[in-house]
Amino acid sequence: MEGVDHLAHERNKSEFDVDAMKIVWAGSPHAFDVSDRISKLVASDPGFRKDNRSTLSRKELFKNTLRKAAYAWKTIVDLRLSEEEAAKLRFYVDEPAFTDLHWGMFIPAIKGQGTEEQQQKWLPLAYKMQIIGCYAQTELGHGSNVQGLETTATFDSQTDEFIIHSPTLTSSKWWPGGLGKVATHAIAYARLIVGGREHGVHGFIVQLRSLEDHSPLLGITVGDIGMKFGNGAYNTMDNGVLQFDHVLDVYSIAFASIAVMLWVSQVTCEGKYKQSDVPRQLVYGTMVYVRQTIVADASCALSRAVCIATRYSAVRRQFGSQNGGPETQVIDYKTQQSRLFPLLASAYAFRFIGEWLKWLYADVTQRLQANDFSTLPEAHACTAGLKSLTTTATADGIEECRKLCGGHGYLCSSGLPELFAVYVPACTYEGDNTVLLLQVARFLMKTVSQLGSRLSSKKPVGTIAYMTRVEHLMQCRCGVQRGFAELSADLVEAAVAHCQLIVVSKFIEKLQQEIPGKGVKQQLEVLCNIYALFLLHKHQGDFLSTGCITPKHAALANDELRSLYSQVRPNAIALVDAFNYTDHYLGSILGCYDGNVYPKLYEAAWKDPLNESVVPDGYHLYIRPLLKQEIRTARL
Ligand SMILES: CCCCCCCC/C=C\C/C=C/C(=O)SCCNC(=O)CCNC(=O)[C@H](O)C(C)(C)COP(=O)(O)OP(=O)(O)OC[C@H]1O[C@@H](n2cnc3c(N)ncnc32)[C@H](O)[C@@H]1OP(=O)(O)O
Ligand SMILES: Cc1cc2nc3c(=O)[nH]c(=O)nc-3n(C[C@H](O)[C@H](O)[C@H](O)COP(=O)(O)OP(=O)(O)OC[C@H]3O[C@@H](n4cnc5c(N)ncnc54)[C@H](O)[C@@H]3O)c2cc1C
Repeated sequence: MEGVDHLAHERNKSEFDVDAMKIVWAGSPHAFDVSDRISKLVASDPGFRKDNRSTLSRKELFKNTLRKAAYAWKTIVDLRLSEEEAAKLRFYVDEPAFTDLHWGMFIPAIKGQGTEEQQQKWLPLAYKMQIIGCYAQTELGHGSNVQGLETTATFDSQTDEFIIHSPTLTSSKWWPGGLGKVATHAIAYARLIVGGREHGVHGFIVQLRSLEDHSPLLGITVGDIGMKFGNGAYNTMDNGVLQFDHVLDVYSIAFASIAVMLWVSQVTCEGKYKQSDVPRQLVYGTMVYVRQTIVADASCALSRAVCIATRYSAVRRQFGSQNGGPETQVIDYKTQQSRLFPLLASAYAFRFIGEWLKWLYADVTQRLQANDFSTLPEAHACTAGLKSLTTTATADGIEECRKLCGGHGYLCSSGLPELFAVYVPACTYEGDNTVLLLQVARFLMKTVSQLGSRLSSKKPVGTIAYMTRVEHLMQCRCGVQRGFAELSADLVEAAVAHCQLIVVSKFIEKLQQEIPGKGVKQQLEVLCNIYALFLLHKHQGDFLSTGCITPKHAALANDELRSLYSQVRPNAIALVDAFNYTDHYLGSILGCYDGNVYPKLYEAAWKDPLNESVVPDGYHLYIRPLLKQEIRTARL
């Protein structure tokens, strides 16, 4: 029945202040207020409906995305939303679109790497969306290997021009979001050539399309790369292909001292290349920025899937009826708990590691401005490793949540297939997860060689086992006289262990803070212990081989996990309510707040276009002749 809360009995079991936990999840009372207000604004506006995406063709889907993006921008302008509120609105509109790259990469790249004069010229235009930008780094032939990019930017001091060119098919830019049909400008990464000498990969602001009629400029060939994984999903995004045919990059010439897209290097009007004494890797700064945002995004995506699977697990009953009584809620099965509750704990763990990484990034950015590069290696290793760890765990976790919902999890109306299809490229974009773990492994090798065996003593006591595991895994590999390449698969495992150590230790540090609200800290302690003990159980071979735990410890840890699952059980619904997601944002009948699943599933089925007629289109052409033929055969 509509209006009845079918999960009220679950909510009444809660042993903590859910409203206080909502503040913890949001990060602060202010953040909660903005999220709550904007999510409800989006949910209540039919202009942002998204329940029809799976029935649209690619062109209809894309045009609808353009409509929504324009509608979102009009809403932002009409309501005079702040930058924070506008970002939240785009988040709750929940549709991959060119605006992600405009706001999420193009603007940050100019802010992070542009010179003062470039920022003064481009940021006002970008903030008003009078230009639309994309981040064009990856090429058909190279994505992971940035130093292998082939696009060239040749400075001709005779004519005072930069010529951007795609010398080969494989140098075609390929994948950049927003590039295919919308972006008017790109930050294009190219090999800088001055006076016949090459100076590595740098970023250039290049105009792609006319601001009058949107036609591609002379020398620019641009289009979409085609359908991607899933039906709706990321096909709302125009990931593009771009070729330069000796394009004059007029904008680099607009400035007295011709500045490539970086404050770390300059080409003067006399055609002299000036590399300042900063690490060349600062050219990768935008990727580092986005990787840290992706960690926070992982907690959002995983918490959405866990919210759906937890609410449905409380609604779904299967087997176990005693004397005609109700069947057992599947959330009460120990196997369901052992699959679901570690994911619930991971969602909270990733939330807090995302908060810490945001602090780390802000700190390293501040240091860079003072030419202090001391923490840059650790910031790179942390953003790379945690992006890899959290996106892999989240992609796997969303799929596990689909399976936790049985057959109905496979329906589009569950929200889980779309969530999975949109999320999984996060394991690839902003750096293939294995390639990024290799960077962490390289950092660990260097650290071990500099510090000896102890990687760091700066960890809370509760993580001694985790720290010993990393050191052991590194010693087993570093001690062996074989090259990095030969040991890379093993070193990647050590890199994962190192990142798990960071997540556990930051969760423990979070619990050492003042956390208001009845029972809130206690619930977080349970989730922290579940996260730590679940990983210890999953990787117990590593922990046993270090000798820092015995088989008896491993058995005790498993017993403790079961006890912890029992402690979470009465609070599970309240813990996912604390995410404060609207039904609109969740986009899931299985995860609807009131738990009134079956009537909604049944109603939704009849809305499918296939049910517009009781006799399907094609019956008379194909089925009837078949049936008639069978009947004739049957008479023989
Ligand atoms: C509104 C919010 C929305 C936000 C947007 C959401 C996401 C939108 C969805 C999709 C967008 C997707 C965009 C993209 O995918 S952009 C393209 C991403 N591409 C990559 O990530 C490429 C990955 N490859 C690399 O980063 C590099 O090629 C590399 C690091 C793998 C290798 O680089 P290379 O120059 O060859 O360096 P070395 O390995 O030789 O290392 C040299 C040295 O430099 C250090 N180092 C490497 N990278 C960095 C860095 N980023 N920062 C600092 N230091 C770095 C490395 O550690 C070595 O140090 P050393 O050992 O001391 O010498
Ligand atoms: C949805 C989506 C959106 C994207 N958006 C953008 C964008 O806006 N702008 C942009 O510039 N790019 C974008 N990209 C491209 C993305 O950044 C690259 O695909 C990503 O960096 C991976 O690079 P690759 O495709 O070359 O993978 P590859 O490196 O070719 O990976 C293939 C395999 O090789 C392995 N491998 C590669 N190198 C090594 C090594 N040294 N050691 C061991 N194994 C290795 C990888 O682990 C992987 O298993 C996007 C991609 C996707 C899927």
